[in-house]
Amino acid sequence: MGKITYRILAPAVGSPIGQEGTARQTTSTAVQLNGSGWRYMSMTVWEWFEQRSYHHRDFAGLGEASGTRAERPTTTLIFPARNVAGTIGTILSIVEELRARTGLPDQVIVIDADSPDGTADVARAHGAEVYSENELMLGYGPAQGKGDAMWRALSVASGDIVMFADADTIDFEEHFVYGTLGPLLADPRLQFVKAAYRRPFKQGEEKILDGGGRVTELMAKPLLNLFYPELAGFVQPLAGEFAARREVLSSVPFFTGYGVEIGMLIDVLDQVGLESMAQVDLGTRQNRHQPLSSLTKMSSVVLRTVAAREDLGQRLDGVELGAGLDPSMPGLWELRPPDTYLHAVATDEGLRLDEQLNELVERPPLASLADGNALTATALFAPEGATTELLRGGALALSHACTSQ
Ligand SMILES: O=c1ccn([C@@H]2O[C@H](COP(=O)(O)OP(=O)(O)O[C@H]3O[C@H](CO)[C@@H](O)[C@H](O)[C@H]3O)[C@@H](O)[C@H]2O)c(=O)[nH]1
Ligand SMILES: O=C(O)[C@H](O)COP(=O)(O)O
Repeated sequence: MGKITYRILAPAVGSPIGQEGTARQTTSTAVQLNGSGWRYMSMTVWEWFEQRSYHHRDFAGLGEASGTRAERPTTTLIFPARNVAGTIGTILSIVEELRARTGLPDQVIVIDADSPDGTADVARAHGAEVYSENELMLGYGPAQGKGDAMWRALSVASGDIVMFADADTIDFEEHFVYGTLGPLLADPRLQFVKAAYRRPFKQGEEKILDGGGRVTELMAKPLLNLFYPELAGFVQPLAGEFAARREVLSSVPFFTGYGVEIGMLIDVLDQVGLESMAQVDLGTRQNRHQPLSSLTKMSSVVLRTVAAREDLGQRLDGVELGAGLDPSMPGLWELRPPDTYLHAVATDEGLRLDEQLNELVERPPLASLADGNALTATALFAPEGATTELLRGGALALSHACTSQ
């Protein structure tokens, strides 16, 4: 196991855009690859993490009733919903309270997967605009999962800014809404905002504080570290809670199922650049857990979504070989220095980005060490008390050492 180093940044306090970053000094300028080649990014992941991480408290003013509302872009909140009759009512009541008090969001849509548990009726009873996912964009046939439902719902969204949120959240609060919309309402230069939060794992009465987000931790984050290190600062890259300007959402493809979030993150990065993206700390979120047998499929979809991006091979080359085109240009490997793993986490003290040394060491086949080098190899397996002399010398010593285990 490699030595682990932690770099702890200040809790997210919502530094305004443009403020001079106090992140660590970097010697390189990060570069980003897109369809047309290399281009420079104006900030590193560390700088991004520090300058584009907000806290929902920064936007608490949006949740306060105000007689004279400032002129602002209109907003739509969309809930993809499949069998969420148990949670959608409470969530919509909370949203309605916020809306009655502040006018935010202007439009609330529930896009229902023809759920047999009566989700649509509950949503209608709570005043939402409800559509069946199968009645929109009819020319595309029956809807094919969450991403497809979101794409179809976008076609009836009227807001200048569109937010999506999962409808199975057990501890939904109104700051989920104004917190996620806040950065986009506050700064016209931002184009895309993703939620960040701690994720408890709850089974019956038992709760493991940061045990949730299994696909996120075991698939999405390692995958992004390798192929899209620019995105390694996102604490919850798969979060269903995110918002963007409608033009941005209309200019990227949507994967139909559970690939939608990671696909969008990559495509939005390509479209608007990291500097126009942000994340916001919403505290904690408890979702309804799926069994491992479903999550292994979700993981496979996440993997295939990333693999579907055209420049993946180039990116791997970029990671391994540095910039291919111009030797004087820094490569992607400088964004993700070899042998490090960038791990973004949410804590009670704020969001944190850790850099961990994660060496990949490969030993040669023992059989290839059958002569002079055998001393080193066999010493690893030396029986207690064995002398170096006993083990010295080629294949005989090697076989002795192996069987002595
Ligand atoms: O075919 C579907 C499946 C889900 N949902 C709804 O989508 C939301 C999230 O789905 P869920 O199955 O609870 O996802 P998670 O297991 O929590 O998966 C996480 O990771 C996924 C992959 O990135 C994201 O799509 C999710 O938003 C994110 O919460 C919920 O409101 C569901 O009701 C649909 O509308 N249609
Ligand atoms: O985002 C994820 O990783 C999946 O939704 C799984 O979450 P869970 O481990 O909390 O069920």
